[in-house]
Amino acid sequence: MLIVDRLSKSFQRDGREFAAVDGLSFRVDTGEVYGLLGPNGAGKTTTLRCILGLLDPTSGDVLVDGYRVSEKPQAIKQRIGLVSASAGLYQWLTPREILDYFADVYSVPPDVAEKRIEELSDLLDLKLFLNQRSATLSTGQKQRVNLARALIHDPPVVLMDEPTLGLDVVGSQVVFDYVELLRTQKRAVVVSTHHLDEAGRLCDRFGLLFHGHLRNEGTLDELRQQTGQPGLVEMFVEMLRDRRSSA
Ligand SMILES: Nc1ncnc2c1ncn2[C@@H]1O[C@H](COP(=O)(O)OP(=O)(O)OP(=O)(O)O)[C@@H](O)[C@H]1O
Repeated sequence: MLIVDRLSKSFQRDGREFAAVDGLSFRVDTGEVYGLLGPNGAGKTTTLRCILGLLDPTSGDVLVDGYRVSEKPQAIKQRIGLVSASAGLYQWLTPREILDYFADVYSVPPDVAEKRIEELSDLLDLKLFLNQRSATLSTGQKQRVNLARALIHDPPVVLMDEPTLGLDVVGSQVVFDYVELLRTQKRAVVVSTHHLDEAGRLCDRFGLLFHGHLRNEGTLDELRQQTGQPGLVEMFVEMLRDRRSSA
């Protein structure tokens, strides 16, 4: 389970401090897929970086399975898998070598790693190119290796940042099936994306992030009741209209 507890992160801008994330709280239970959605600059990436322990929060904390990022950042890293559109592969390594390498980084014992690579290769259809240099793989094949890599240490929490960026319909479907798998495996999943239709399909609950805090949170039905808008697109249009009128 993931808990983001009154998280704030400030940066300096034009000699003044401004809060990119401002008292943000949400929780994602096991087997739940949570959509962290918001317009450009809302604070999504900053939030994900704080969860991963790559940025120190100005205040607040992140808890994964009871471990606090402020106290046990390494324990948190061990318990989170990251799928990012921008994650590259080591071009000169094969998918098997990459998976072996990350298993080692996460201290997965070699025999367990071997078994997991077999399982993940079956699940994500990697077998045909497992021993081929990554430079020769298609975008969809690379993404499948990235999806496998995120699970090599069997993390209870998975963060997905624009997971279908640049993928075709077939590649995107692989990601959708993967999220379904994560749900049945009872992992807590956070999806951050600009593709609202995709988010609507994938996520059980949503947090609409605006100026670093949640403007609305809930299931799609709850959001409809809160905002009076029929869909996520309309909710976003309304948020952006407010941003323009407050600018
Ligand atoms: N290291 C930094 N130094 C200063 N400002 C930063 C830094 N990182 C992010 N920001 C600012 O914080 C705000 C939130 O940025 P963030 O990247 O978290 O938003 P986002 O919701 O991920 O946006 P996008 O959808 O465009 O990726 C923005 O105004 C951004 O310019």
